[in-house]
Amino acid sequence: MAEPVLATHGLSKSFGALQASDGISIDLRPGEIHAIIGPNGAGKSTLIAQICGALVPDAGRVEFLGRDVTRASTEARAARGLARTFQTSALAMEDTVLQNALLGALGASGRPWRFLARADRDASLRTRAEAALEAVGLADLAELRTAELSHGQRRQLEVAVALTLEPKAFVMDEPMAGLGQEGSKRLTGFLDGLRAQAPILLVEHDMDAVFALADRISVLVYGKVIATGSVEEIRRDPQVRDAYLGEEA
Ligand SMILES: Nc1ncnc2c1ncn2[C@@H]1O[C@H](COP(=O)(O)OP(=O)(O)OP(=O)(O)O)[C@@H](O)[C@H]1O
Repeated sequence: MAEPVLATHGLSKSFGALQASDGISIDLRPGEIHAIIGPNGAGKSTLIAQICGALVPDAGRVEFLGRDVTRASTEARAARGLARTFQTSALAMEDTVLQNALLGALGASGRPWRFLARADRDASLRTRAEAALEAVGLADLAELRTAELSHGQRRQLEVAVALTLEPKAFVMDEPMAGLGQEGSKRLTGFLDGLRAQAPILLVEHDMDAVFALADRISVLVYGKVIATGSVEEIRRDPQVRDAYLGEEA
C-alpha cells in the first residue's frame, strides 16, 4: 500500500474535563477522499485544528509527507503543501477573481507583499494564477468582482487559491455548508475530480456528498474513531447506525 500523505497517531486533546480528541489515528492516502463524519460536538473541528497547526495536541503526533509536523506552525505546514480550504473570509470580496488568485500565487512565490501592486504585470505569477482558475473552471470569470460569485463559485476560488501553492493534501471543513442542493451537487462533481490533484480529508455533514465522494469514511463520536471503512462498510455498521446515521443510511 502507498505511504500515507498525512497521518495522525494517537492524537489527544482535552478542554478541561472534556476529552475532545481521544487517541485519534487516521491517515490520508494518495488519490483518496477520506471523509470524517460524526455528530455535533464529536470533535471534528478540533481534529482538523490539530492537523493544520491551529491547536497543539496534548499527546500524539501529526505526520505530513513522512515528517513529524506536530509542533510546526500553520504557515510551515501550508508552505509544505497542506492546504486548508473553505475559510471564505480569506477571500478579498471587493477584488476580482483573478486578483484573489494572484494573491495566492504571490504568497506561493515567497515574494514580499510589496510586489502585490505589480502582481498582475508579473508574467510568472499571472500564469500560475490563470492556470489555477482554469483548473477550477473559473477562467471565464477572472475579471468579475469576487462578491458577485455564487457561494459555490467562491469555494471553487478558494480551491484555486490553494492550487497556486501546489498542495500535496487538502483539508476541507464542511465545504457544502450553505450551498443548497444544486450547489452541493455541482461542488461534489468538482471535488470528485480534484482528488487526482491531491487527496482530500473532508469533514462534512452532507451525507449525500460524503456517500458520493468518499473512498473511506471515519466516524468520530465523543473524540474517538469508532469505525473506518468504505461507504458500504460504514452504512452497514450497526454501531455507526446507532451512534450517528440512524435510519438515514
Ligand atoms: N476552545 C475550546 N474550549 C473548550 N471546549 C471546546 C473548545 N473547542 C471545542 N470544544 C468542545 O470540544 C468538543 C468538540 O468540539 P468540535 O467543535 O471539535 O466538534 P465538531 O465535531 O466539529 O462539532 P460540529 O459538527 O458541531 O462542528 C465540543 O464539546 C466543544 O464544545
